Amino acid sequence: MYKVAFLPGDGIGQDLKEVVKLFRDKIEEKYGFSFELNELPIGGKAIDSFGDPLPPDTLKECKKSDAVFLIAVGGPKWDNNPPNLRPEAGLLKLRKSLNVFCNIRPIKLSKHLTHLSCLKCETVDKGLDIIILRELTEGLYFGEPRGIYTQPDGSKVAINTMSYSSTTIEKFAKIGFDLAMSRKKSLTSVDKANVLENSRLWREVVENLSKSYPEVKLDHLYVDNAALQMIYNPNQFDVIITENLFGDILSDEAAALVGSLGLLPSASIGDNKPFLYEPVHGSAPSIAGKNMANPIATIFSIALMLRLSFERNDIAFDLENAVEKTLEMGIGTADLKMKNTIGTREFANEVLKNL
Ligand SMILES: NC(=O)c1ccc[n+]([C@@H]2O[C@H](COP(=O)([O-])OP(=O)(O)OC[C@H]3O[C@@H](n4cnc5c(N)ncnc54)[C@H](O)[C@@H]3O)[C@@H](O)[C@H]2O)c1
Ligand SMILES: CC(C)[C@H](C(=O)O)[C@@H](O)C(=O)O
Ligand SMILES: [Mg+2]
Repeated sequence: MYKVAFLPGDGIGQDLKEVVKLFRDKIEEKYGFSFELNELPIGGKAIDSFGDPLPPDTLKECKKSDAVFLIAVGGPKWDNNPPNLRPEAGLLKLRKSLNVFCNIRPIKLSKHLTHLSCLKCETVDKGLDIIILRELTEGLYFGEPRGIYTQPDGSKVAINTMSYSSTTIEKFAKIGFDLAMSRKKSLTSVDKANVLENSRLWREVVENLSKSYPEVKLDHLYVDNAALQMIYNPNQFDVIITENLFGDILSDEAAALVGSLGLLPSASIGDNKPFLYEPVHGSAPSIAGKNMANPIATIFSIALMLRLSFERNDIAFDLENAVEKTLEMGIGTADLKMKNTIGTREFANEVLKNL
C-alpha cells in the first residue's frame, strides 16, 4: 500500500484535513485503491508542540513516504517569531530537502464559474487553461547571505540574495519544454532580464535548451509585462516557466482569473520521489475553523497525487469530473458566490456523491 506523509498544518489546513480522509476512504471503497495517511506535525502547530516548524521526525517520515501531502501553514500567532521559528520556514525547508524544484500550478476556469472571474465574460467565455511552472528551490527564497544587519552608525540594512544555478534552471526548463510538447507547443519564459543577472542567465539557459525543441514556440516576457498580459489576455499563454518569487506572485494573480484561490492545486516534482502536493492557498486565518474553506484545491491536489505519484489517472479524472458536476448543480462554498452556498464538509460530501 502507498504511504502518504500527511501534513494538514494550520488554519484551514485543520478544516480540510477531514476532507482528505473522506476522499481516501471513498477511493478505497469505490476503486479498491488504498493509500495510508500518516499524519505528521508541521508549521505553527509543530512550533507549539516541538519548538520546530519542521521536526526531524516529520522530515524523516516524509523522505520515507511515497508522496507528501501538505495543506497549509502559517497564521498571525507566529508572525512575529524569529525567521527560523516561523511556520513558513518549515515549508521552505521541506521543499528544499525533498529537492522538488518544479512546482506545477494548473490554472483552469470551470465553465460553471465564469461569473466569478475578475475578467469580462467575453475574455473568458472560451475558457482558460494554462499551467504555471514555478521553480521552487532557489532564488530569493534560499540565496545566501541573508539577514538584517546593524551598520556602524546604528542604522539597519536587510539583505536577501537572489541566486540561480544553470543546472537547476536547465532541469526545470526541460520539464517546461516537455510539457509544452505534450500540449500546444507554446512556452513563455518569464524573467526580468532587463535588470537582473539571474534572469540573464535564466534566458541564456532557456534559449540554449530551446535548440533541442525546435517545434516549441518560445517567448520571453519581463515579469511586469507578464502580470499585465495575464489580465489583458490570459489565453495567449499555455505553459509558463518562471523563477520562484515571480511564480508565487503570478499564480495568486491567476487565481483571480479563475475566481478563487480556493480552486488551485499544485504538485512539486523533482528528480526523485517523493513528490509534494499542496493547494496553492495558505491557512486563510479569517475563515479558519468556520467550515467555510473551499475544498476544491485540496481535492484537485489529491487528483494530481493520484496522477503523478500513483499512476491512477483514471481516478484523478473521475475526481475532477465529480467537482465539475457538483459546480454544475449551482452549489459551492462562500467564495464561489453560487446560487446555494454550503459549508466545506457539505460541499465535499456533494462531490463524493458525484464520484
Ligand atoms: N502553502 C502554504 O502553506 C501557504 C501558502 C500561502 C500562504 N500561507 C500562509 O498563510 C497565512 C495567510 O496568508 P494569506 O492571507 O496571505 O494567504 P491565504 O492564501 O491564506 O488567503 C488569501 C485569501 O484567499 C482566501 N482563501 C484562501 N484559501 C481559501 C479557501 N480554500 N477557500 C476560500 N477562501 C480561501 C482567504 O480567505 C484570503 O482572503 C500566512 O501565514 C501565509 O504565510 C501558507
Ligand atoms: C507560505 C509561503 C512560504 C509560500 C511561498 O511563498 O512559496 C506560499 O505563498 C505558496 O505560494 O506556496
Ligand atoms: Mg503563494
